[in-house]
This record gives sequence, C-alpha cells and structure tokens, in this order.
Amino acid sequence: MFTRRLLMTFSFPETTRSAGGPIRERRSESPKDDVQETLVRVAGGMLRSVPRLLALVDVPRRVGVHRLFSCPATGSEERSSVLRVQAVMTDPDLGLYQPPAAVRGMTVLERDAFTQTVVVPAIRIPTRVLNRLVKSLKKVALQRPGLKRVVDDDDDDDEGNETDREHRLLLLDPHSIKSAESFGPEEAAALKALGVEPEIRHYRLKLMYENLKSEEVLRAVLPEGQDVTSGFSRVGHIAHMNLRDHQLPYKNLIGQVIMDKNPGVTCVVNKTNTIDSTYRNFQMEVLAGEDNMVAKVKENGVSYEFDFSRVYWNPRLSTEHERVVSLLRRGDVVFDVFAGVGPFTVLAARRGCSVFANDLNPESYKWLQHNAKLNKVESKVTSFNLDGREFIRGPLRERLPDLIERSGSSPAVHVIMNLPALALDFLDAFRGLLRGETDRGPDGGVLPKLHVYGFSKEDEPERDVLERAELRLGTALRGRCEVHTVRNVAPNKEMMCVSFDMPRDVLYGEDVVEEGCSEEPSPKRLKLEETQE
Ligand SMILES: C[S@@+](CC[C@H](N)C(=O)[O-])C[C@H]1O[C@@H](n2cnc3c(N)ncnc32)[C@H](O)[C@@H]1O
Repeated sequence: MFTRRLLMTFSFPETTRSAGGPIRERRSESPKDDVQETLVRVAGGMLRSVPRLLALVDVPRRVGVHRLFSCPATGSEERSSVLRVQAVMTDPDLGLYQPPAAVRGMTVLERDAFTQTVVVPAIRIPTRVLNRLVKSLKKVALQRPGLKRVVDDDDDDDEGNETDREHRLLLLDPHSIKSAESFGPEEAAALKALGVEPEIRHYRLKLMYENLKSEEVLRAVLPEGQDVTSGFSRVGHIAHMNLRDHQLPYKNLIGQVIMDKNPGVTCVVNKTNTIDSTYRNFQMEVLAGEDNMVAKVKENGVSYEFDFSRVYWNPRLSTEHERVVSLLRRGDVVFDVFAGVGPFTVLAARRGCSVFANDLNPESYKWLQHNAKLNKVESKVTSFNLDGREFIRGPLRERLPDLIERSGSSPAVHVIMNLPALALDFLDAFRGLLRGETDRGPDGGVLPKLHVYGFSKEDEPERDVLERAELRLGTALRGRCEVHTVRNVAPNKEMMCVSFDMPRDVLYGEDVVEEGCSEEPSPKRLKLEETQE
C-alpha cells in the first residue's frame, strides 16, 4: 500500500516557542488527517484554539523543504498566533521502485546498479484515438522522468507475433489504477465515447537510474531509516548543500546525483563551516562537477556575477531587495553601507537613484563594481571598500549636510544597512554625526531614512530589534518607525528590518555612548549569531 512520508517542522514564533523545533517523521496513508491530528496534539492547549488545516499541497517532482501552508491559529492578527508548518514529502511513486539491495551503502555512483524491472498497469488503445485518449487519461498515466508512457504493444513477441501496429499501450500509475473499476467518471466516459474497453494489462517496465528521482536514489543508498533530505540552494550553476554528519560518507555520490537530476547544475558544493565571521561567506567543498565558483545569476531582472566562495549571496533575499527598492524614487540618494556584490545598489541605480555603495570585503567591492558595469549603471554608483563605521563617518557624513539641504525640494536620502548580525550595533556611528553643522530644523530639509537589519531570537522580535536600535541611537523610536519581518532564518530566529527617519537629536546632538553600548559586539554574541545563519 502506498504510504507518504511527512517530515514536519513546527515553528511557533512567539508565545508557544517552547513547542517549536522538533522534527517529526511520520508515515501515513492519510497525510492530511495525520498533519491535522499532529497539530491538535502538539499545538492544542498551547494556542488559544487549534489551527485549522487549510490545505495540504502535494510537492510533485522536486523534493526539498516546502512551506506547505501557514494558517492563522486563532483568527486574530497577532504574530503569536501564526503557526507555520513545513513538510517534506517523498515522492508518491515511492512504492513503485523497490531498489536492489546491492545499492545500499554505495559511495561511488554506479548508475546501472539501480536498474529494476517493475510491473505497471497499462491500457491498450487503438492508434486512431490515441492522442485524444492520452489527453483524457493524463491524470492517471504514469509520470516518471525520461520515461515514455506510450509504448508499443509487443506483448505477444515471445510467441513470435509481430508488434501490433494498430494499438499502443498507455502506461498507468499503479497508485491510481488497480483495475478497470479504478477509472474515475470522466475517464470512464472518455473510454466509452471512444469505444475502448477499460481492460487492464500488465506491462513489465525497466526502470533505470535516469527514471528515478534524486530522493529515490538517495533513499536506496543511505542507511535505512535515516533522513535523506537532499535540499539545496541554487546559485547560478552551483547547487549549495548543507549536509548532515550521517550524509558525509556519501557526500560525493549525493553531489553527483543532485547534478544528474537538476539540469543546469554543473557544480555541487557543501558548506564546511558556519558562515564566515567578517565577510559572511561560506567555506565550501566541491562535491561534484566543475570547480568553478564564479556564478551568474538573475535577481529581480538584474544580472549579477560573483565568486560565490568569496562573497555573500543569498537567493532568499530577492523579495526584500525588491521591497526596499520599491520605496525609492527616481533621483533619491542611497547609501548602501554593507552592499555585498550589489543587489540593493544595482537595483536602486537602475531605478534612477544615485548610490554610494560600500563593502569591507575587497572581493565583494570588486564584484560590486563589476555588477554596476555589467548592468550599465556605473555612472550612478560610487563604491567604497571601507569598514561600515568609517563609511558612515567619512563619505556619508561628508555628503549629508548638502543632501539634507537639497532634500526640501526633491531627493530623499536612504541608508540601507544589511548586515543582520551586527548592523544595529553600527547605529551609534550616527550619534552626533552632524554636530557643529547648522540644524535648520524641519524646514531645513528632510533627514535620511534608515533601513537597518537585525536577527532576533527573542519571543518578540519586533520589540527586541527596536529596543536594540533605540539603545544604540540613545533615543526612542517607538511610534516613529516600522518593523518588518524579512524571513524566518532558523526555527527560532527571525531576520527583521527596522525603518525610521533619523531623529534630529541623534544627528545634531552630543555623541554620548550609553553604558552597555561598546563599539563592537562581544565575540560571544557574534559567534552565537554566526552558527545560526
Ligand atoms: C549580509 S551581507 C549583505 C550583502 C547585500 N547587501 C545583500 O543584501 O545581499 C553583509 C555584507 O557586509 C559586509 N561586511 C561585513 N562586515 C562589514 C563591515 N564591518 N563594514 C562593511 N561591510 C562589512 C560583508 O562583506 C557582506 O558583503
């Protein structure tokens, strides 16, 4: 009997945090009921009412972590009432392929060893109605990568008969069709209308490595009962994995399988450490394919090139880049303090903004300039290779008085600070930044708008990042800022963005560093953040 395997991660962002974390693995013949039942068991009593399961979405073909649904648990708008469930499903055809025992424990990929003959249902269709009927039976036809589902009817060959040219066989999904009675009303009607008997035949089908999905191959190879999740991030031609310890003996085979099964992937790498402390890039090991780390990607319609092993790039930030840049208007001036290879910078420049972009990593600086040229916006981008604090107190400070004065009529000034592990700590660089300059008051120009990123593991991430920003600035922001949740980085870790107009008293006031507000964060805190990203 076909069973579907569910891997569920529960994340209860706020009030029910204690229930978050565990990954549950279940086998179920009725996955939807099973998820509902598990939600009741895990969440009931902790949430004010049990969440209603809205939908269980099948995840065909690709196996990975998919957010299947998220549902308001209580109907209230509070963040605390949002329950997220993620699930990984194995392929519904799992029951079809029973791998040869010899492949278990294989560390060097031998593709031929996966070949297996299985018996599948088929229906004999006269060639004259073939196209029409194949269309009508699409839902119950066998679907496998690289597999023809219409085959010759040469059943009688053993007896010396010729292949029947008048008929073909349509292979059917054994999970949908077990007998002539399995066809649904629409399919049965189509068969009747075209005069085809719903007689089921058995066809011996040779399944080969090419017809298997990566999940099936890995499940066959890795020790039984262990998780084979083969999710990866795609950065151009590079598939970027984060293998667990039990998968490491099979790392090269896993890499090869991922490459074989994902067209366009020509290099598979595994992260070998946590994110690097300063430049936010990963150390990585090539598992399979070419040793070429220069990736070409497209994000929000913009092309970027960079050496993925030496700079920071996160394909999950495209929506955030787009969101912030959509707030900008043509002619605005942007200071991108931690610019990386330019995803905010280039997009903003293409929107008609003038951008001053900075990154401490010489390699990011190099690719930032390259990407500005690549997208023909180099005249709009001035780049720097400085520490963020030096950039704020140097190039930004030099230009600010003028820009504030001009801003009364048109351009706004935006400062983007995306280094979530540390950016909030850099805010004190703005204290007293314009001390000595004439403050002409609200009529003397508009002050810059900041968009500052921070990670939070607190139960109330909005409040946490806001308080940290206030502490660093030495002034209250409540009621005059917006806090946006960017994404859930880990089960108990959120990436947040605080946006606010820089308060006058901060810029023109005294530069007093509050107690508990040292220039650099403690190494202990930094380390904690890094292991989680
Ligand atoms: C999280 S990445 C963000 C890159 C880019 N803005 C984006 O959204 O993808 C942070 C960047 O800050 C740079 N960085 C780290 N420490 C820095 C510092 N002290 N001063 C300036 N840049 C720094 C890193 O090299 C990295 O490129």
